[in-house]
Amino acid sequence: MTADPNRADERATWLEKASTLSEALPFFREHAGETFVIKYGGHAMGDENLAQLFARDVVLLRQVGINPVVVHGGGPQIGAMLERLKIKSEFVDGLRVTDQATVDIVEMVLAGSINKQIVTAINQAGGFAVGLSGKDGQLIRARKLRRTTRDPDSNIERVLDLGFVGEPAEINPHILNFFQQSDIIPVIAPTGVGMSGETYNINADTAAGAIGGACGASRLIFLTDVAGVLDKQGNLIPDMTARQARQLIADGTISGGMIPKVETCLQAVELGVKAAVILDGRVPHAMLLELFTPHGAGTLIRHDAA
Ligand SMILES: Nc1ncnc2c1ncn2[C@@H]1O[C@H](COP(=O)(O)OP(=O)(O)O)[C@@H](O)[C@H]1O
Ligand SMILES: CC(=O)N[C@@H](CCC(=O)OP(=O)(O)O)C(=O)O
Repeated sequence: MTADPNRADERATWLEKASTLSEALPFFREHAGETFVIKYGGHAMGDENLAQLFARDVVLLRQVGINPVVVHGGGPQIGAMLERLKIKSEFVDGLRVTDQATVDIVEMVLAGSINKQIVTAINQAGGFAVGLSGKDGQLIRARKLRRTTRDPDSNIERVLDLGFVGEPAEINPHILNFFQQSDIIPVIAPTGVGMSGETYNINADTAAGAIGGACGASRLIFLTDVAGVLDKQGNLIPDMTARQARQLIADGTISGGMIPKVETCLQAVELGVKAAVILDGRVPHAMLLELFTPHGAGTLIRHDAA
C-alpha cells in the first residue's frame, strides 16, 4: 500500500507540534509557581488577531502554573482620543505632560476602554481575568514625579513640571498576594492615587517595574512595536548589561518611549528580577517563543556582573 503523501505531510506537521509541546515540558517545570509581569504596550495591541493570540498565551501561562500579571499601556490610544478632543499633548523623555484635562482622558482610556478590552479577551480565551487600576484597593499609591534637566551651556539645573505625571510611591501587596493565590489573572491600568485622592498618570513601563518588584516577579516582559533595543545602525541588540544600557541612553541611541522601558529593566535587574526582556509584540506568540523555546528574540537586559 502506498502512503497518501498529503496524509504523510499532515502527520509530520502534527508530530512537529507534539514534539514542540513535549520539548517545552522542562520550561513549564522550571517556571511553575513563578510570577511574570507582562507589560502590554499600546503599540503592541493594535491588531485584533494579535490581541486574541496574546490573550490565549496569557491563559496558557496560567494553565502551566505561572502567575501572569498584565500591566498595560495605551499611549497611542490616549493620543488618538486627545486629538479627537483637540487637546494638545507633548512628551518629555517619553513621558506625556499631563494637565487636569489630560489626566481625565488618560484615566478614561486606560482604566475604561483598554482595560476592559484586555479583560474581555482573556476571559474569552478561557481565563479568569479581573481588571483594576492603580486606584483600586490603593494598589499604586503615587506621588508627583520630579524631573530635572541641566542646561548644557550654563550647567544650571531646572525642575520640569510634567503636571499629573506620577511615580509609584508604594504598591499595596495584599491585592497582589491575593491574586497570586487564586486563579485570577490581574489586568492593571497604570494610574495611581495621590495623598489627596488625585489621579496620577504613570508610564506603564514604570508601573510594570514597580508591580514586578512588589510581587517578587521572576520575569519582566515588555511587549512593544520594535524587534527590541536597536543600535545606531538599526540592528537588534540581543542582550546587554546595565552599563551598556546606560551608555546607550546617554549617547541618545535609546530615546523616547524606549527610555522608561530600559530604565525599568535596569532597576528590575538591580532589584533581583532574574530577567527583563523587551520583545516584539507584533510577532505572533512572541512570549511563548521567548519563554518555552530556544527561538526567543528581542533584547535581554542583565546585571553588569552576570
Ligand atoms: N534604540 C532604540 N531601539 C528601539 N526602539 C527605540 C529606540 N530608541 C527609541 N525607540 C522608540 O521606542 C519605541 C517603543 O516605545 P513606546 O512607543 O513607548 O512603545 P510602547 O507603547 O510599547 O510602550 C519604538 O517604537 C521606537 O520608536
Ligand atoms: C506619563 C505617561 O507618559 N503615561 C503614559 C501612560 C500610557 C503608557 O505608558 O502607554 P504605552 O505603554 O503604550 O506607551 C501616557 O500618557 O501615554
